[in-house]
Amino acid sequence: MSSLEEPLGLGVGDLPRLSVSRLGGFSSSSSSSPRGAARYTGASYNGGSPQCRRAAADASCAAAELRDLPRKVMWDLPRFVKIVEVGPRDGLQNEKASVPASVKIHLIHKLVAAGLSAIEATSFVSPKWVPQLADAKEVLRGIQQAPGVRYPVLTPNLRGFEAAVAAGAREIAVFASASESFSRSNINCTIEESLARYRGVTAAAKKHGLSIRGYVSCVIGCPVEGAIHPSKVAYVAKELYNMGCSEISLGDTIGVGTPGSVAAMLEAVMTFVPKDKIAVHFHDTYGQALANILVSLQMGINIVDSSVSGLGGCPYAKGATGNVASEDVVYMLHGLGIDTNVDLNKLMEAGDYISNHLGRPLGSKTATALRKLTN
Ligand SMILES: CC(C)(COP(=O)([O-])OP(=O)([O-])OC[C@H]1O[C@@H](n2cnc3c(N)ncnc32)[C@H](O)[C@@H]1OP(=O)([O-])[O-])[C@@H](O)C(=O)NCCC(=O)NCCSC(=O)C[C@@](C)(O)CC(=O)[O-]
Repeated sequence: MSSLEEPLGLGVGDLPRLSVSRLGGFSSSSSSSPRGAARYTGASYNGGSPQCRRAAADASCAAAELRDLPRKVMWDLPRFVKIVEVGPRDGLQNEKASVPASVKIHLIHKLVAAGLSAIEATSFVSPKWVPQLADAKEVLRGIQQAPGVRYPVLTPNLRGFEAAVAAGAREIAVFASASESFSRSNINCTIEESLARYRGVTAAAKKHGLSIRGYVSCVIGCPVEGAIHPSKVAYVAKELYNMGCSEISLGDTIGVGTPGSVAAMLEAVMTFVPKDKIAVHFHDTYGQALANILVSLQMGINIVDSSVSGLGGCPYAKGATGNVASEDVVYMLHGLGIDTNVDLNKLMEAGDYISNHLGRPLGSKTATALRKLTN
């Protein structure tokens, strides 16, 4: 029995599902329901399938209906969401103190043990630009790569690509920006120059049979230029997709997006990139990340980037806070009845490990709340 089971008499895996039973109560009193409830009972939730209505007394059928309820309320949520854990790279690239390679490797192993199947391990960038990841080769070589797990690494140019391949990379990521100013401050070139450079990198990756992830940063706003028009994001996403990136991650680098601006941006990108190839990557600067993820799921996205214990921030995006915490994302997804294959308890252990090492409080609200129940 997990120690988390004691306070509420529930297993940690059951805790998010509390929200489902609350929704069940909500659905049983439709006359007093708020307007949203009338909408789902009338339009999309029709009181259950004929089989289930006939077997109203059948408790297991009722339980299945309840499990499916969040998906019906929220319109077509996916059944499974793949989480791309970016803590070891995006999370640690901005740390003031350098984190030893052995700690990074141990963190990655813990994240794999928690069930994550895609973990961004490090970056083969210039150590002058990001000294915190100067140990990229040591980290990638030190990981015991588990079967079925992806370990993408960032490569800004052919030099980084060659170093990554030599260290055993099987997946690389190229990173462009939708903002001209951010492109210059992050990778010291224009957007077009970066795309030309990445055409060379992606061609080389294809020759080696490597998978390629593409990032677009500043998809909502830029620290210098302010709001970024969705058409600019769509253009860069289209170029990356056309050069062979199998997944395009859309980064709200400074965390200014809201569900409204995110929906407009996604709609523009979806004109050129199939929705099952799009990942969303939110920083939580304004506390909007979970709401932004939810609207993305409603629009058909099923890949979400997040960072254990909310580590993160970009050294070239002043004021940007950490990525949305993986624990909070998993808690929300499980509460919606969406599978992730991630064990929340083990994920929190990885969060404890890195937070203890950094000497800072947990950056996940879920982990903070659940730890309070047991400590
Ligand atoms: C792109 C460059 C290299 C251009 O840097 P540069 O200064 O324009 O180019 P350079 O060719 O003159 O190189 C500068 C120095 O770095 C060396 N160098 C050059 N390339 C490499 C390499 N691959 N590996 C190791 N060393 C390298 C090169 O040899 C030289 O060393 P020197 O001759 O002066 O001794 C540089 O600007 C850079 O490394 N930038 C990376 C910045 C970065 O990693 N930022 C954070 C990641 S992006 C992000 O956080 C957003 C994202 C993806 O998370 C999404 C989101 O949150 O929204």
